[in-house]
Amino acid sequence: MIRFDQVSKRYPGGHQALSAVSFAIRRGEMAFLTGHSGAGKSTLLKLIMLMERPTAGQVFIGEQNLNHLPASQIPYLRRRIGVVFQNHQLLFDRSVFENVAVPLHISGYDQHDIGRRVRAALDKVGLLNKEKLNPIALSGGEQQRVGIARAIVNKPAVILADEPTGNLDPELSAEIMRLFEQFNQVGVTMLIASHDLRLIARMHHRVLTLQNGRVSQDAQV
Ligand SMILES: Nc1ncnc2c1ncn2[C@@H]1O[C@H](COP(=O)(O)OP(=O)(O)OP(=O)(O)O)[C@@H](O)[C@H]1O
Repeated sequence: MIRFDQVSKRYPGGHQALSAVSFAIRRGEMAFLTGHSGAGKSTLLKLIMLMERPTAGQVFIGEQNLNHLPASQIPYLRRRIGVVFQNHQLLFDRSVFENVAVPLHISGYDQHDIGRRVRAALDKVGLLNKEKLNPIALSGGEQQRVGIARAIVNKPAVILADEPTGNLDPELSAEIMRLFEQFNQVGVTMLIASHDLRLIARMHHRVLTLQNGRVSQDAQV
């Protein structure tokens, strides 16, 4: 589903963030990406989202070689990929409902479909009764679940998460991971960047470790 073939990324200014990275994640697999700060985790996720381009090598999503994807197709690719960030990037001048609806407005859904899909997503993360609130009125864990509802509202085939539990205590972090496992159990391919090694070890999934921009370990824990 996601395949890196000898991928390198050098940022303008000369920093080599990734060097000849190769791996493949099967459709429906759940994997973690870990490594020290600056190891290249965010860069790797940005290459999948086409927020960055590799300087060498090739990234595939399904059969699609992203090097050959025309710019006009990028919005369609992004619709197939849900992204969860550590700081969840919510809009604090809108309700929970409106925050989750943002990707659907962009995709051009009508009002009826938007209502149905937003409520289905909020139901999955256990926030159906909070749709009218402003996210500022929610706890950190609830805010993160709003971000997750927004990431799944388009029913993506792939979810990428970049330090999704970075600001949360261990109990809430475990809760978020259980949610990710539920999505994975219905077939969503999951790639989660985290440096919380204790949490990762408890999950018993595949772990890809980056060290200075290279895959130093690829193991099932
Ligand atoms: N836009 C950029 N321009 C120049 N250098 C960058 C850019 N983004 C990242 N880097 C550098 O590339 C390297 C990898 O960064 P990246 O953010 O991918 O690491 P990371 O593993 O996600 O780190 P962290 O856990 O601290 O977020 C770092 O040395 C970083 O300073």
